[in-house]
Amino acid sequence: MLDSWVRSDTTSLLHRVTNFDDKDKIDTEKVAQNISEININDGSSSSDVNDRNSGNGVLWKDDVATKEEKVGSLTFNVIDTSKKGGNVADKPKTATKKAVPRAKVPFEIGFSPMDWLKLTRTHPDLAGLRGQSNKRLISMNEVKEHKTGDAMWTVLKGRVYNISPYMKFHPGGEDFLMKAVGKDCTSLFNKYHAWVNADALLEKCLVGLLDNQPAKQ
Ligand code: HEM
Repeated sequence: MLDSWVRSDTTSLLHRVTNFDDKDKIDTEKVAQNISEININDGSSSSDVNDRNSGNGVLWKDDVATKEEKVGSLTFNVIDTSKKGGNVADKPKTATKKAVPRAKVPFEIGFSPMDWLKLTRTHPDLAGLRGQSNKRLISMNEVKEHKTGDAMWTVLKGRVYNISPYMKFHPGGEDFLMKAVGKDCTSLFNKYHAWVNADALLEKCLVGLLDNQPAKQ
């Protein structure tokens, strides 16, 4: 009894497995047929292969060989980037801006930013105040009178500085800094390096504050 039950159950199980296999087989065929009809489209036009060589839609266009490959029923284009340079990372020719060469000049020995820092800490009177207050209001006319020797003044953001001691330390060179002498250099300063902290760099060169009041008659 038990033996016949086991046999009949095994037969039914086998039957189900066979049926499952058959069904599965049919599905596989269907799927394979469906896949063969799938066209992989990457968004380019129908002249896709030619377009790649003409550069449309790709970042790099020269020296790229495209080959159509088939795997089963799928077709796709293989881009061979190994022709020139070899490294894919070298390939893309994007419209990056060419870096503008910086106009920094080499420092003379003894005129590095470090040397400037030392000088500002040790020199007793870089501004040339000779005991005067550096909170004094200074007119633009007085600034214009200080253009030579060890008293070359400039106005930067409302403050009057003696930039004579800084001349040889200026990373942009003396010629550029000379353009600031005797005038308000704020816009020039911002044009070249708005990020520079002149307040700190020239702290010891402060002569006074620009008097914005119109001159008295
Ligand atoms: C008056 C106070 C000024 C101070 C304290 C000052 C300070 C500096 C500093 C610290 C740098 C180096 C910047 C960096 O490495 O990023 C620099 C570079 C330079 N400065 Fe000045 N500067 C002054 C005025 C000017 C003026 C008025 C001009 C132009 C007329 C100028 C033109 C330049 C140039 C062309 C460079 C090189 C730019 C570069 O690194 O690409 N500077 N300056």
